[in-house]
Formats: sequence, C-alpha cells, structure tokens
Amino acid sequence: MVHVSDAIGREAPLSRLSAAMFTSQASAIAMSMFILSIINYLIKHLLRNFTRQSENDIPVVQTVVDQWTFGSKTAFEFYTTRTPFLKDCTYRYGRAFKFRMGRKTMHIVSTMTASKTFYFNRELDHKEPHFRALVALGSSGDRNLLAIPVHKHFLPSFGRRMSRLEIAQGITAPLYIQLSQQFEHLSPNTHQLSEMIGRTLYDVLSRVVFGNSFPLNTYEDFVTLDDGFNMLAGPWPFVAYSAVRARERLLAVLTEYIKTQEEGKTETASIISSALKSVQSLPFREKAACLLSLFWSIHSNLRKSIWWMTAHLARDPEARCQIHDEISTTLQSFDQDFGSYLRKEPDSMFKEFSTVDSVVSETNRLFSLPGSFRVASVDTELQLDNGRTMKVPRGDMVMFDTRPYHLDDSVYPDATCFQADRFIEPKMDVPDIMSWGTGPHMCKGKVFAHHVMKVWAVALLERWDIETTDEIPELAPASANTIADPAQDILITLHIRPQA
Ligand code: HEM
Repeated sequence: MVHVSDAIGREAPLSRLSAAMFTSQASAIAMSMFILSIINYLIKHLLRNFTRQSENDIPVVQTVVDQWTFGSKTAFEFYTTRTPFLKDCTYRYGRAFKFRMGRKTMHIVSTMTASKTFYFNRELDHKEPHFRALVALGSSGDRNLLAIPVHKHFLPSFGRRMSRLEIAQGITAPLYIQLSQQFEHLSPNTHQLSEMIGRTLYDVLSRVVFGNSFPLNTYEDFVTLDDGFNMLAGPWPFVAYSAVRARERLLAVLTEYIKTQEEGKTETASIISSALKSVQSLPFREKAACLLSLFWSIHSNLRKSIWWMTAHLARDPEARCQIHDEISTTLQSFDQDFGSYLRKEPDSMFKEFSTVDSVVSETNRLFSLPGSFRVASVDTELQLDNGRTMKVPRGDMVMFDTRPYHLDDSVYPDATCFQADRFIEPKMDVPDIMSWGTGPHMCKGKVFAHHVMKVWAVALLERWDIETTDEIPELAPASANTIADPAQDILITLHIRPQA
C-alpha cells in the first residue's frame, strides 16, 4: 500500500487520505452550491418583475432593483427586448400597465377605448418621437429651430405628396418597370431572402424616389445605420459606433445631393422637391438629417415588411396559386405589356389584384409593432375599458400597443395565422388594421408603403414561383421600429413560371 505524510507528519494510507479529501471537496462543493443558489435566488428576486397596484388599479411593473434605480431594469428590457417584454407584461398584467424609465413613467395601453384618446387627444403630444428620430439621424434636435419647419411644413408635405394621385402619376409605372427588370436578372436557384430583397429594393426605390443620379454605393451604410438605429435612438447612442460613422457618411452624401438639387441639376419625385422646399430655411446639416429621416422611413420599413410578405408567400402555395391566377387573368385583359399599360393607366395597379392587397394588409397586421408614443403636455386621463381611467401626469409617456389588438382572436379569427385572403373585399367582416395609426398623425407613407409592397409582389410573382422549406422565424426580440425584424433569415428557391 502506498503511504503519504499527513499534515502533522504521520503516515496515512492513500485510500484514507483520498476519502478525507473527497469528503472535504464534496462539502466545499455543497457549500459553494448553497451560496450560489442563495445568490441566484437574490438576483432573481431583485430582478423579477412584480407589480404593485397604483391609484386606479393600474399595475406598475417593476423589480426591487427598479425601486432603487429609477426603473433601470424595466427601461433596459424595454429598449433591448421590447417585443417579448410588452407581450409578457400584457399577458400578466392586462391591457394597461406602466413602468418607470428614468425620471419619467411609460404608460402602455392597448384597449380600443384608449386608442381614441391616444390618437385624437391633443394634450398627448406627438412631436417628441420625431425629434428623437431626427437626433438619432444626426440632427441637433434644437426644438426652437426645428419645430415649425418640421411639424408645419416637412411632415405635412409627405402627406400631400404621397397621395394616391401623386403616387399613380410619379411612382407606379417606373417602380413596376424597374422591379420587373431587376427580377429578370435573378437566377433560378436558392437565395438568402434578405439578400434577394436588400439591394434590389434599395436600388429601385432610391432611383424612383431620389432620381437616377442618387449614389447606390450607399447601401452598406444604410444597412449599418438601420441595424443600429434602435441603439442610436435609445439612451446609449455612443454604443452604436459603426452606425454613427455610417450615418455621418450618409449625411455627407445627402448634403451633396441637396446642393445639386438646389442648383436644379437633377430630377426627382415630387415628394423630394417638396420636402426640401419645406426645410429650405434650415442649415445644411439639419436639411440633410430631415432628408435622411425620409430616406430611412422609406427603406427601413419596406425592407422588413417585404421580407415578411415574401417569406409567407413562399410558405403558402395556395396563396401563390391564387395570386398567380389573379395576375394571369388581369394581365390577359390588357392587350399590351403591363409596364406600357401602367404608363397610360397607372391607377389600374390600385384597382386590380385584390388578393395581393389582402396579403399586404395581412403582413402588416402580423408584423407591425407599436410605432410611436406620445408625451403628456398637461396632466391627462386616458379612458380605458370598463369605465377605468389611467392618469398620465405631465411629461410622462404613453404608447399604444397595437399587437394585442392585432392578435386578438375575437377581432381577427385565428389571429396568429397568416391568412392571405383575410382582407379580400367580400369577406370584409374584419376591421381595418391599426398598423398605420389613425387620426391626424396617421402614417403619412401609408398609401406609398402599401403600394410598393403590392407592386413588388405583382412584379415578382408575375415572373417567378417562389418557395421555401424553412419555417417562418420568430420576431427578433430587440425589434423596436414600426415593422419587426425577423429573428433569422431564410432560404428561398425561385422557379421560373412557364407562362412568363
Ligand atoms: C409598412 C410600413 C409602415 C408602417 C407600418 C408605418 C407605420 C407608422 C406608424 C404606426 C406611425 C405613427 C402614427 C402615429 O403616431 O399616430 C407612422 C408615422 C409616420 N410614418 Fe409610417 N409606416 C410605414 C412606412 C412609412 C413610409 C414608407 C413612410 C415615408 C415615406 C412613412 C412616413 C411616416 C411619417 C412621416 C409619419 C409621421 C406622421 C405624423 O406624425 O404626422 N411611413 N408610420
């Protein structure tokens, strides 16, 4: 038997010693496990969301840590994992709750009664989100300088220039023709969906809206800016280092673009000339930031909504078949190619293809997120259902969450399912979607965004059949813009349609 010396020099058999070591090691492990589980319990306890009822029975979501740190944990969750955070809170606490975000409180409501106050009550100011977006896009955010040009001229100019008439006259035919040309060059094999959409959409929309001379080598910078936008708009913008650099390069490009525009050297859609005229009194940096906000609204929202729409069409052979039939029947009724016809009758794109219209609305129903918030300019009360009210002190924020409404089975039967024909006219027993907001500040790009999605689907499916074996992914938890990001990309296979 091997012997070793113990601590006081006696010789101890190895088996006895190793048994002693084992016992002391086991107790050390047990002790550490015990301490770890206490720490784990404490952390969980400190970070677990719980609620206390405020006056009027409105749950206040908070953690123990939040009580000491002005809501840092709930604010962090709201900024970094907004979609699951709001979903979880709605599930636990219902359709009205609130939480601290620094010195202010955020009030979340999702009842239909509350939506009326949210969208129509003038005491709830809608300007703050615009200033925050502008600052994220490089503006100084100086309210005195920007308030009138931005809210009296720039934003209203969108509404006027993005009407159905203006879109039909200036956008529809070039958009359809350029998309069709791009789709001719796709190869009949498997593509990453985001890649198939990304550049094609960026190039076509930039040319159609900003003119042929717009530099398209800005695509990578746009993607970097878009991916970092939530960080730029949040409380820690310095974290989004590469997005800041991409933004600065884009602002430089837009400044040059504005100078050429002002010299009358390039042609653009009327939306751009009108938008630039509306901010002509501002310094170049501010003009460029305003233009970047228009540029970003167009590209960012559509890039995502078209991704979800194409992904669902690729998963749904019945919907594709219905749309292919609709396209074939409609196009047969014109005695020339559709592009030439659209030049003469652009409004026909609005009138035809009701299944595609339905698919566009269904996509926006399922993938739009609460896109905006308000700040109470005076102490205000929001009416909730059941006669309850929510007090919103001056300076606090309110957000109307459209998702619980869009995913409510009693409003949209089988609400979590994508049903391509849900919004087709004769079946119109479902209410309109809330994705665009409503009232005086309803999305100014609504008609444009819906139309671009529609033209994309018609031009793509006219030439290609598309399919995927990948599952539709979840919403990316950090999504915080009006349209959610997908949690991951999918592969999509293109087959040329025999009749194309
Ligand atoms: C699928 C795409 C889009 C969705 C779901 C969407 C949704 C929204 C929502 C929810 C709002 C806030 C409404 C409110 O606060 O009451 C909004 C505002 C706005 N959107 Fe969109 N949007 C989309 C695309 C676009 C596009 C492409 C443009 C520009 C061309 C645009 C321009 C605007 C503007 C200017 C506002 C501010 C309106 C105001 O405050 O008066 N949107 N949008």
